[in-house]
Amino acid sequence: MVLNPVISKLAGKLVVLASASPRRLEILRSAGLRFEVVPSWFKETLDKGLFKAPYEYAVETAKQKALEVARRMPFKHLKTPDIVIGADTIVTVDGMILEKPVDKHDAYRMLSSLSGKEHSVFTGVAIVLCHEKENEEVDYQLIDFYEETKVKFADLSEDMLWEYINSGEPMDKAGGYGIQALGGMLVEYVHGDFLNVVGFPLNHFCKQLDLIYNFCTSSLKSTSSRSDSLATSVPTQPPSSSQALLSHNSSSIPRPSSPCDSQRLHTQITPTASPAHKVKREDSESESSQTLVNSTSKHTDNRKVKLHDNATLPLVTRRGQVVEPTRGDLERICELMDGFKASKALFTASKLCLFDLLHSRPGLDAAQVAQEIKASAKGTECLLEACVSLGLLKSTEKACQKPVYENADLATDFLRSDASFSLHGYLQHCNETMWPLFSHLESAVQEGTSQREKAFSKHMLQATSTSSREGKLRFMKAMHNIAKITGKTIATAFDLSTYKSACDLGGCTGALAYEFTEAHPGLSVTVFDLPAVVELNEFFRPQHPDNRVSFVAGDFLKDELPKADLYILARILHDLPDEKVHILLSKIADACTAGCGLLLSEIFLDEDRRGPSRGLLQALSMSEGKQRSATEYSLLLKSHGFITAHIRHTDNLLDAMLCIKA
Ligand SMILES: O=c1[nH]cc([C@@H]2O[C@H](COP(=O)(O)OP(=O)(O)OP(=O)(O)O)[C@@H](O)[C@H]2O)c(=O)[nH]1
Repeated sequence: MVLNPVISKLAGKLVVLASASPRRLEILRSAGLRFEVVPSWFKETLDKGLFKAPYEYAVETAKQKALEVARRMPFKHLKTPDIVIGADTIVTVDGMILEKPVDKHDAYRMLSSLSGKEHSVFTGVAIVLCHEKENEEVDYQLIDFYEETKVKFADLSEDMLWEYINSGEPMDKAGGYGIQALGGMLVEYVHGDFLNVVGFPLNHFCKQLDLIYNFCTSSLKSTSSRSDSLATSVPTQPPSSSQALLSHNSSSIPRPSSPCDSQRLHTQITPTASPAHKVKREDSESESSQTLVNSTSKHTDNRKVKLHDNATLPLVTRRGQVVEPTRGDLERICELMDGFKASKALFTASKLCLFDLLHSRPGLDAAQVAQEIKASAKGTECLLEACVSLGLLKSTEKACQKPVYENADLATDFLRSDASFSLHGYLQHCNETMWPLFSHLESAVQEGTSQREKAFSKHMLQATSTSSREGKLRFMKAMHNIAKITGKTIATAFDLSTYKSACDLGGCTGALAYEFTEAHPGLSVTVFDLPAVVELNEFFRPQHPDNRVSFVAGDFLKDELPKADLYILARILHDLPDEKVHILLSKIADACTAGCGLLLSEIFLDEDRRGPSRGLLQALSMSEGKQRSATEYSLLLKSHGFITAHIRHTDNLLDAMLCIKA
């Protein structure tokens, strides 16, 4: 069943949604459209000041998102889509453009600016039509438009605002609210297309498709058959007199476009050699397949068309009904099957310091990288290409030259060993310790015990064990990385102004303690950890250490705990067997007087234990401890006299809970 007959015009075409938004996927899927999802890597950083009107900004962003995917697919996915759809939703109020909030305070800023007022929601949409030419180049033709919906918010009290923000809903939504869910409660009225607010103006989109396929078909044909690669004329009449017809060179820097009507048609003819063909022809997997492809390149094309049509997928029986799995289903399965390869590629690149190298020397080609990391040319090339496909690196190919490589933002932010939020140490821990453990998962599950002894030879056991200096340092680096990334979120999760002294039990390098003193000017923090850990702390001392952080050596299961009015337990309990959990909590309870606090930070499992996967997968390492939900932690702490005051599910790697000694 399709909502609009025009959607059926796309049957048999490779339609790609260049968006990671689950709402857009759902809207288009519910309309009966068959498509693949390839999220865009375009960063939403256009200079808003350059646009005359806010919707121009949304349209340009949508355009760049779609074009990035249209250009990437022939190279990275080895197939050229027929149509790529990109969208961008923004909220405008009092002359400001609101996108997705970056944190809770940003969400507060946005929602309070919307309180009691009418605002506009604009979604810019870009449809890129790709035409493969016989000479293996690709022409792109662009149609874009926008839709405006007016929304009025009720007056929002501070309590309502914060309750809504703490629900976590605002974070991935333009303007900080989701009208389709809890955010609907904030809304007094909506004038215009509701789905436009949710992220995709379906009605306007269908009208555009209608225009494209019933109005412009002849122009599309003539465009795609043109041989001059930079033609700028548009061989069609505009769909309406209000439409501006523009030519646009795809290689130009994003720029404010001319007065933006609510729909526009561009001819954008940008030749790109399609490597999909080249790769198919050079495929040397077997002589016979090569011959087949070479000698019947026409068949290859037919096969491709068939592949785009879901009818070629195997049928499955679900609850007694024979159905076609979606391409998304298959992609998800492949992603899971290949997940281990992606992890190991990441660990290897990190271990070989590839991201450090390309940070200090961007623009190296594969041979130069191979020389620097002292690896084989073939292996390095494969690793570089795999990292590009995973979004960790970017490659640029200039005519007749070898591709050169640089870090993608993800690598710059998290994979360099000297990045502020580096995960380099944690990745080494995963590679050296978790990987061997998880390769014995079958026996771990069968026996229900840790597989350390099987996974590591005697020598390795020594090196990976925290009893060796090397193993200890690696583990400390891993914990340091996680503490740096999560520290600020945990330290600012609660109002701690009534506490003057805190003790971070098992606080390792002190990274978390420094975040606490930075966030709370009246607080001093003692880090309590094993003597061998405290001894190695010099490797992690910050450049300007805060003298409100001090280190005390001791064993929290045996020794007397330092006095404090707030105890911090971050990533400790999940790893301890029950008897040790009870010893530790009893010792903390004994050290506390009424009113003292206990701040616990862990991954909190969902109450129905269906997620998050990170917590549930972690449990498979079969350490002696266990993963718990917030309620389970609350009950555990209650049995030691602590009453839960606040729980925070954060967007970060760890959640937090503040309990008070009764
Ligand atoms: O009421 C609602 N308003 C908005 C949304 C969702 O908000 C985001 C808007 O962000 P953007 O357009 O930048 O799209 P992304 O999610 O980043 O995905 P892309 O990969 O396409 O950039 C969008 O997801 C809306 O659905 C909402 O849910 N309700």
